[in-house]
Order: sequence, then C-alpha cells, then structure tokens
Amino acid sequence: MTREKIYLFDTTLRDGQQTPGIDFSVEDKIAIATMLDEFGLDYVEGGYPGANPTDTAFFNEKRTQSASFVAFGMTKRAGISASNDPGLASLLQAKSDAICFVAKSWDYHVKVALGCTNEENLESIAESVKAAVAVGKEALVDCEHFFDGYKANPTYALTCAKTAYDAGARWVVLCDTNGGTQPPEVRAIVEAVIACGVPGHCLGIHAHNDTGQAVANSLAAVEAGVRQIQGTLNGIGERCGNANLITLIPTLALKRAYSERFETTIDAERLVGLTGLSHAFDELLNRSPDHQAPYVGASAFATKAGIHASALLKDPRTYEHVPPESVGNFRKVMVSDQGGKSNFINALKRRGIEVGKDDPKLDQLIQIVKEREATGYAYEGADASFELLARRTLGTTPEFFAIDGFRVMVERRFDSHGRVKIVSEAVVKIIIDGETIMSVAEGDGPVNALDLALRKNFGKYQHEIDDLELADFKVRILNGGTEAITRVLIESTDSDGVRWWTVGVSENIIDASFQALMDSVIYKLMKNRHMAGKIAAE
Ligand SMILES: CC(=O)SCCNC(=O)CCNC(=O)[C@H](O)C(C)(C)COP(=O)(O)OP(=O)(O)OC[C@H]1O[C@@H](n2cnc3c(N)ncnc32)[C@H](O)[C@@H]1OP(=O)(O)O
Ligand SMILES: CC(=O)C(=O)O
Repeated sequence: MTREKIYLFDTTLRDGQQTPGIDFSVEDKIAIATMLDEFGLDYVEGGYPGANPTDTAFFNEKRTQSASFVAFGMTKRAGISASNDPGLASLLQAKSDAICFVAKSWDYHVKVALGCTNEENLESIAESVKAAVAVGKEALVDCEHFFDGYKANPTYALTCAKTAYDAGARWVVLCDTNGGTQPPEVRAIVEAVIACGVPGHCLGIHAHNDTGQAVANSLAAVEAGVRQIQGTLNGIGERCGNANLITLIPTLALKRAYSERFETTIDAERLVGLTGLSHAFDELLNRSPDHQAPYVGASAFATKAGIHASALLKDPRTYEHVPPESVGNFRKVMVSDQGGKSNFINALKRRGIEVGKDDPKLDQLIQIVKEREATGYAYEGADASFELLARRTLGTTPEFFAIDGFRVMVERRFDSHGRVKIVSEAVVKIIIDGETIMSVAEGDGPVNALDLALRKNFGKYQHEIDDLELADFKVRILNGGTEAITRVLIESTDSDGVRWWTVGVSENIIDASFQALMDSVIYKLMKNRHMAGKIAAE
C-alpha cells in the first residue's frame, strides 16, 4: 500500500522566537537552520524579514540546502495595493523559497484587530498570495484563529481558506492560535474545510499547546486529512508552546496507526539522530534538556523499579513502547551497564572509528562517558570532545603538547583619567618537544585572556591554528550554592567553515573553560591531519 507523505514544517525560528526568554542571534539562527536542514525537514521557517534587523539579515541569504526556506509575514494591509505595501515588499525580496502569510480568518479579528471589512481582508489574502506566486515563490497561508473563527462564523472562516487556495496558495494552514481547541473539534472542522473545496493535500495544521493538546490536535488533523504539520523543536513557542516536532516525528514513524498510512522525510536512519537534535538544540538555548520528554528525555527509557528492570533484561519490549535506539536514546537499566552499546558503536562508526561490540575498550569508554556525565559533562552537545575521548580511550591520540600550567589574574585599575578599568591577564605554559613556551595575554575577560594566551605561541603548530576561531561560549551552573559545578561549552570554527563543540567541567569556571579550549585546539590539530572530524556519509 502506498503511503501518503506528511510534510514537516518547522517554525522554531519564527514562532519559537516568540517564546518568552528566547532571543536568537543571526548566528544562532544559522546554526539551527543548518541542524533542521541536515536532519531532513521539508520546510524551515526562518522568521519575519523586515520586522527586525536580525531577521532581515538572516534573509539576506538562503540558509538551507534541501529544505524549503520560508519567510513569514502578514498579508498586505487593507487600503493599499500589494505593490505599495512595504511589509509585503520585504517578504518578496527576501532570499526565501516560500512565503508563509499570516491571515485573519476570524471576522471578529478582522473588525477589532485589522479595522477593515471582511471583503478587504479577503482581498488582502488573495492579492498577497498572487504577489508571492508572481515572483516565483511558493505561497502558504497561516489562517490565524481558524478554529475559533470557524466556531464564531463558519462561512467566513471557510471563505478565507478557500480564497487563499483559489488564489494559488500551495498550503492553507489551519491555526489554533489561542490553543484552546480540542481534538474532536479539530477533526470535525478539518472535515468541513475539505468538504468546502480545499483538498487535504493542500492543508496544514499549526497547533498551540495551551491545553497540552498540540500534538494530539496535529494528529487529529492528519487523521481528518491535512498533510502538513507545523511545529517546533522541543515544542518551544508563544505561551505554552507549539506542537512538538520531536514528539510528532517519531510518532508518525514508529506508531502503526500512522506509519502504515503515512511517511515523512525522516526515515529510520535519520530518526536515530532525533535525541541528538533535541539535546543539541537545548544546549544552544543554554538550558537543561527535559528528562521526561517523550522519546528523547534521559528518563524516557530509564527504570529503577526492580520488577521492571528484571523483565527488561529478559526482553526490553516488556517495558518499552519503542526501542530507544530507534530515536538515538539509551536504555537505562540501573542494574546493568550493557545499555547503549549500539548507540556508541553507531556514533563511533559515523566518525570512522570501528570498534567491536565485545571490545573491552568499548565498555571502558561507556563507563568513562557515564561517569563523566554523572559529574556534569554533556557529550550530546560536545561532539568534538566526545570524539577525542573516544579516540583517546580506544586508540592513540598523538601527544602534540603538554600543559605545564596556567594563571589568570583579574585586576580593577584606574586609568589616567581616573576611570575604572577591569584588566584580565593570563599566563599559559605549554611544553612542545621538551621545550617550555610561556605566553602572556590581556583580554576582555579572564576566559578571553586565557584563550589569547593559549593560542599566542604554539611553537611549530602555530600556523595550524591561526584560522581557529571561537564562535560561541556557554556557561551552565549545574547545581546551586557555593559547591556549584560549572559546565562550559565552546563552539569553534575554522577557515573550512567546519564547526565543532567541546566541553569542560570543573568547580572553577576558568578551569572548565581551559579544558574546553584545550580540546578545541587538539581537535583542530587532529582535524588538520585527517585524524578526526570525518563524518561518514549517512
Ligand atoms: C499568531 C502569530 O503568531 S502571528 C505572528 C506574530 N509575530 C509578530 O508579531 C512578531 C513580528 N512582528 C513585528 O515585529 C511587528 O508587529 C511588525 C514589524 C510586523 C509590525 O509592526 P508595526 O507596523 O509597528 O505594527 P504593530 O505591531 O503595532 O501592529 C500590527 C499591525 O499589523 C496589522 N495586522 C496584523 N495582522 C495582519 C494581517 N494578517 N494582515 C494585515 N495586517 C495585519 C494590525 O492591524 C496592526 O495594524 P495597525 O498598526 O494599523 O494597527
Ligand atoms: C500563525 C501563528 O503562529 C498562529 O496562528 O498561531
């Protein structure tokens, strides 16, 4: 039986940006768009060009290779033509493949929020869609408040959807903007839209999670006929968030109720990257992953109940609804250290490191990773440190240099005008081929000074690290109080455009930063020698 495709539309960079406390920089957006694109989503909505300098800059270039890159914005304003609307002009000029227009579909909103007539709103929808199509872009229309609008005035809500479709929109997306609609209502209203002449293969669902039903509403809409789901990574989004793609994707792939009828771009092989994607995104947000997140949480396949553990060891299916490896997660059975071998073997294989399942060094590596993670390391978000640790444990990593020590000093001084100046100075001593090299540097802060000193004079390796740049630096305090442990994650890049993450953990933030900096330099030297950083083709 042929399966119908469900298109996956990510709005992390647009609706996710509306999450209280989340504010992406252009660099964050580029990193997230790349993650989504590589993972294999159909659409990546990048934001609202013209609304703010970050989004405008982000749309100066197309940011995806295979996913359709989508600009978001409102329909043209009433009372002016499409060609005279500056907001619409920004959307048409953005380097995107598609435009997703937000359109009013509740007559009450047309009256109160827009202050125009119902007919003017319909004209805005049609003219905006036609303008997008005329410049060769795919048009999508997010019908804002569609379900509430339908309940208040079904004829007008349906007319809005039909107007968008008739004007040439590839997708008409039904939005539960206030997030209060329940699954049976979604089902019935989607059926009504299809009956009015917008086919299911042109319909999408955009659900908010205000009653905890965003995933259920998205699935109800699919059952009723829609073929595009909009959602976000880890369910971020305005108020209580959006439909969580990290939950929806494995549900569509692994649950027979859906997998027998539908398919998405995320096949079994890509699905293994789900947990890594979810956790890498949390790292980027500098927040702890939700342990109880479905499929990807650290507790999603963990048990400490003796009865469960005993049955799991006989057959994991006794207490698991899907195999954890299928989503890149680990089984955690507290009485066994066997869990997760396959994940390690896969992760290592992807980096060109072959290791047998019975190799004692593999057990040793798993043990080290588990022990280190218990003390605060997080390797999901620090791919380069994981690879270095694996190579050190399983094989040989060249001893490029040794560290003799470092010292960092922060001083509050007054300049000649009596102004306060905070000066950070670092001294680093490294040993290369038996010779000690001492470097001193001043920086904007202690970590900057340490980084500058470390990379100031690397002897015979200096020319190899000249193009190494620190792209990002994140600090997390792992437990409160004076005994706090600090985790530092550093993102590095070089002139090849490759990016890698390293991690350091210590009671002292400077020491944690130093560990992460060291790993970054060693990884770069290994990468230069084609001894690290080679990801096998998927
Ligand atoms: C449901 C959703 O999530 S929709 C997405 C919401 N996201 C955002 O709003 C984030 C980005 N937005 C912004 O930065 C700003 O609102 C901007 C730049 C787009 C517009 O800023 P401003 O021009 O200053 O307008 P402001 O934000 O005060 O109000 C929105 C205006 O858009 C109009 N509008 C709202 N929706 C639509 C629509 N679908 N079609 C046409 N006009 C619309 C409103 O009537 C209002 O017009 P008014 O200024 O004449 O009263
Ligand atoms: C468009 C959108 O984000 C909403 O209606 O919720």
